[in-house]
Amino acid sequence: MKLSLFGVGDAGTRLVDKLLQAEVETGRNFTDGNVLAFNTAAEAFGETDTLPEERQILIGDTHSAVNQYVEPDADGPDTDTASATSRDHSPGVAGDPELGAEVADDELPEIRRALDLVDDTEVDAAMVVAGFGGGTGCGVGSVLLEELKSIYEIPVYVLGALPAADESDERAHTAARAVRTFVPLADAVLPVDNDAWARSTQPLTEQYDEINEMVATRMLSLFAAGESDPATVSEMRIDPADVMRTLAVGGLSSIGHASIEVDTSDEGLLARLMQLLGLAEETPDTQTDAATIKRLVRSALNSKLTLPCDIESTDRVLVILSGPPSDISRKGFETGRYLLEEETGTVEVLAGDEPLPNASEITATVLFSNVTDVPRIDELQERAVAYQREQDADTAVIDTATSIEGATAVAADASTAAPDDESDHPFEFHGTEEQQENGDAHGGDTVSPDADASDESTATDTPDGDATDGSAADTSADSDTATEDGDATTAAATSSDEHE
Ligand SMILES: Nc1nc2c(ncn2[C@@H]2O[C@H](COP(=O)(O)OP(=O)(O)OP(=O)(O)O)[C@@H](O)[C@H]2O)c(=O)[nH]1
Repeated sequence: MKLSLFGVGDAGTRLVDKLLQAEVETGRNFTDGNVLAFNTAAEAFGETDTLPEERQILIGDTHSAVNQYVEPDADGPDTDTASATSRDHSPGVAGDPELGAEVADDELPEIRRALDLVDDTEVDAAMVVAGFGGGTGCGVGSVLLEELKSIYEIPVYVLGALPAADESDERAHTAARAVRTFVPLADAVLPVDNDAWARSTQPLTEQYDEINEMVATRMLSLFAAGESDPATVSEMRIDPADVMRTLAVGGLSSIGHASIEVDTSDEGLLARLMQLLGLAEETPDTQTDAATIKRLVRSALNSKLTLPCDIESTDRVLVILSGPPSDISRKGFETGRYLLEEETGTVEVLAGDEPLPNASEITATVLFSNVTDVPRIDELQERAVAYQREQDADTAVIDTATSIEGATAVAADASTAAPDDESDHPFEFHGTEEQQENGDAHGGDTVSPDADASDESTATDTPDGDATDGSAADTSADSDTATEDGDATTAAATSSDEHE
């Protein structure tokens, strides 16, 4: 399928650049150059290899609160005025998603002009790519996502990196809020768990390239699959509609991936050629072939997922087998599919192949859509809750010190904060009117109606509005308000309170 890509922030810029590189290296094209990257600091643009310069859009450079960090002069004192601010030497919005959203709001005309460079009539879907813990990724990303959703009829997905466990609580808090904001707005969210992919022996920043490459491989296997040479005949060829149908349930998705070498010896090639030409009957290897494909699909199931999760909690599954057509027998195909039905407990398993006649391996890529049992998201939310409590406590201490009725005033203000339904702040809790009426503010079916505690895993709010359920937006505002009312609209309003 054809996809337009919108990188946001440093992670988004690097990931989009890596995806473009992977297109060049593999000859598999799925963007047709429909890419853009937005950033509040120019640094990451300088690291790109493939992303064209005219597609790199710097925003916020005239905003007084945004640091455009200039490398200090080696011989003299640092005279960069921005670096004298309390916001450190960090460039751009320096981890502040409020500022990121503000900058994007202010620069919407510039963003819209840039969007004109992308031909949305030529693509099946759009994808925002960002680091969830980034001030730019989360803040600018949410405004951009909202904009794309309002102008496009095609699905808009989000792909993004979750911060690792050893990153700051602030990053975790921002990431939890990003999940909370992106899930109801996007048609599907595909997080990549940096923590699961990073080795503890090396700093995360030194592993970005490797992780991004892993992401690019999976993204291409999934989204570029239908774009291979149409001259190669395959009755099971993957259809873009299958990918979109799988993702249409919304929520969080995860990808598994595994490959095996195929027999490229002269004998093996000859046997395959004979089969292709119809000069050979089903070979005695056909059964082995089915068993091999089954093993391959099992390896993909057991592989490290982009977002580790319980695969039994998925709603829909898609498997794509890429490789030489003669090596992917129908029987093998069906065996793999049956295995997936068994292992995930869902009958919604779609399957297709990507014929690659010259490939030396067969690859199985499995997409698990709307997974709800995701320990990493639970963890992020717990950290976000703890961090928010700390922040709130600090604020209360300051207020008590500066005002006689300080603490009481804080509590009273917070508990009576009026929901602001009119605000269109991007951190608001959005959802379709229908979802709001149903008390389901999430895209797709990610909210369990029984509001069981285990539902926290999807970063979704529970309809009973329990403020202790760990959802990021609940932590960002007064819990009294959320508990009293508890519907999705109130959650939105309480979330936006924090940003005012
Ligand atoms: N996988 C991967 N993750 C990244 C990469 N760069 C950053 N991250 C992750 O994304 C998070 C956000 O970092 P940035 O992308 O630098 O932040 P930003 O969106 O540019 O926003 P600022 O906070 O303003 O710098 C980090 O905490 C990391 O977890 C990358 O190249 N690859």
